[in-house]
Amino acid sequence: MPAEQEYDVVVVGGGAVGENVADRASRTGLSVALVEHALVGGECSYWACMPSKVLLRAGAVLDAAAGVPGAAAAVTGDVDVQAVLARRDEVVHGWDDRSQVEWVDSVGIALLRGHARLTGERTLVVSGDDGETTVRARRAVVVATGSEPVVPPVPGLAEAGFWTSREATSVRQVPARLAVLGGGVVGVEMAVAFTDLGSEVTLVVRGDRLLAGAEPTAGEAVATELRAMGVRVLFGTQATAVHRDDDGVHLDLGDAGTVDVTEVLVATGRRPRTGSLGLETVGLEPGAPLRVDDALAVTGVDGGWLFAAGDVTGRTATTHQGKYDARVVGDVVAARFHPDADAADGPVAERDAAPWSRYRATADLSAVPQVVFSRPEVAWVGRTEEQARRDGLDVRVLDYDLANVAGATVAAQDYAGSARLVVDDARGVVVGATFVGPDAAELLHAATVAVVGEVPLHRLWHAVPAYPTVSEVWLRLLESAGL
Ligand SMILES: Cc1cc2nc3c(=O)[nH]c(=O)nc-3n(C[C@H](O)[C@H](O)[C@H](O)COP(=O)(O)OP(=O)(O)OC[C@H]3O[C@@H](n4cnc5c(N)ncnc54)[C@H](O)[C@@H]3O)c2cc1C
Ligand SMILES: NC(=O)c1ccc[n+]([C@@H]2O[C@H](COP(=O)([O-])OP(=O)(O)OC[C@H]3O[C@@H](n4cnc5c(N)ncnc54)[C@H](O)[C@@H]3O)[C@@H](O)[C@H]2O)c1
Repeated sequence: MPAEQEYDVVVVGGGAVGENVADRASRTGLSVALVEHALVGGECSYWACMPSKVLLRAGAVLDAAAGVPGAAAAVTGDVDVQAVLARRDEVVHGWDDRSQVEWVDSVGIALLRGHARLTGERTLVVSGDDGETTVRARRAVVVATGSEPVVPPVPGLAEAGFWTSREATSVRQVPARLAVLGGGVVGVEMAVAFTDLGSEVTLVVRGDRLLAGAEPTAGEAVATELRAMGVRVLFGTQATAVHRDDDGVHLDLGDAGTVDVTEVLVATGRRPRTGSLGLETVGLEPGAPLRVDDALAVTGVDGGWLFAAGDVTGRTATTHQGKYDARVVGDVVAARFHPDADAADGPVAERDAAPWSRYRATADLSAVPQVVFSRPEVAWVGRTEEQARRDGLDVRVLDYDLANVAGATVAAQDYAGSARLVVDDARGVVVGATFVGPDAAELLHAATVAVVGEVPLHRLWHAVPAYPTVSEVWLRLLESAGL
């Protein structure tokens, strides 16, 4: 690499979010560099979404078949572990990013391999195998460096050695016994996956429920199913000490006694990856999230040149929502800084300001969808009842047992699941929805459309769900609202 380079826009971090920012910004002809110090594609492609979902898929399919008379008898064995791991290897391309790099090259984005750190306004140093390069951004820098696991300071844990989600999703040797610390999304998904793969799993949960961001009933349904699968779920419990010897890892759980396992997975949350980014050179705090406004501009920095998107902001924590923010920031950067932008489309500043314009990530505020690929699957969007009330909304909750719709009868013999709508009574619109049950994820997008569109219930009444599908629950929910 030449010792100095200059681009219109420099994107730091080539995960799903950084790739989308770079793509969007470069489409209008701005020159864009993407800096990545590991694999282009980031966490989601190689150690998070994709491998974790592959590890979960075989067990989910077997479970679905087991619920259908006529198919159940054909399920004569357990998950084929080696075949699952081989499929995982295929999906992560053997942790080789060649195909993603080919795409970056094909759309004309310059890929700079190395670790980027800011050294001042619009200036970075990229340290790679070839040495250090100074990279200047004529217009904007967008940070999309993702997040890293938080490891609790449990005495002995560091010395004993532990897994994070990276070791779990890249597993080669399935442990006979696995302890999972944390009852959030990673903890729950990995408890299911490793049980399917043959581990004896103990889930250690500090609080009194699973999936604390979801409706409480969703966490309860998952806890019940996990226990039915054989997972030991311990609430109100924390590891107080850990040590490893020749027999494995031993966790002291205080009043809950001890647990002896082969490996321990730490799934106690993530924090924005901003520790070694040179943030202090632009007046920001290293290690803290990069706080942004709705146009994804970093607050606390003058000059309007620094943007951020994805996990690094603490504003989004999923790939889909991070990519949404990436599309917004890519469009904002292209609109603000493209030489022809003002002439072609009128004053950019005016276009920017409206909520729900393509230059504002308004959905982050009240319409974020989340799916947990556990058993049962849990999917929600917008506010839970508790969040809505905390926000001062006068809400009504509509609940329906999914087992009572005709589609559920067809789907499985003992179909179990639930649906909840949180309705803002003052406006007559849905502000939140939660579905729990087989393939709940596929019910979610209709709810997301209703929440984003603020579609009044009396109008939703005219959106007729097909018979016999599980989505007929929409009809039942609206009937229970008095329509
Ligand atoms: C186990 C697990 C499962 C998940 N499953 C799902 C799921 O099913 N669906 C979903 O939507 N979300 C899921 N998520 C969340 C999802 O993985 C993240 O939200 C997403 O990866 C965030 O993307 P990002 O681009 O912001 O960050 P990352 O994917 O972390 O990308 C950041 C990139 O920046 C690079 N980088 C960092 N610092 C520098 C630097 N200074 N210089 C150069 N490069 C740098 C990193 O190497 C990395 O490639 C899961 C997370 C985990 C942990
Ligand atoms: N399907 C998906 O979309 C998906 C899947 C996996 C992860 N993710 C994302 O990745 C992020 C990280 O997931 P996660 O499960 O690690 O975080 P999380 O925030 O969902 O859950 C962490 C859990 O650990 C607990 N905890 C925190 N500190 C603890 C301690 N010291 N001791 C014991 N328990 C402690 C918390 O109370 C919480 O229940 C999430 O934001 C999630 O949205 C998404």
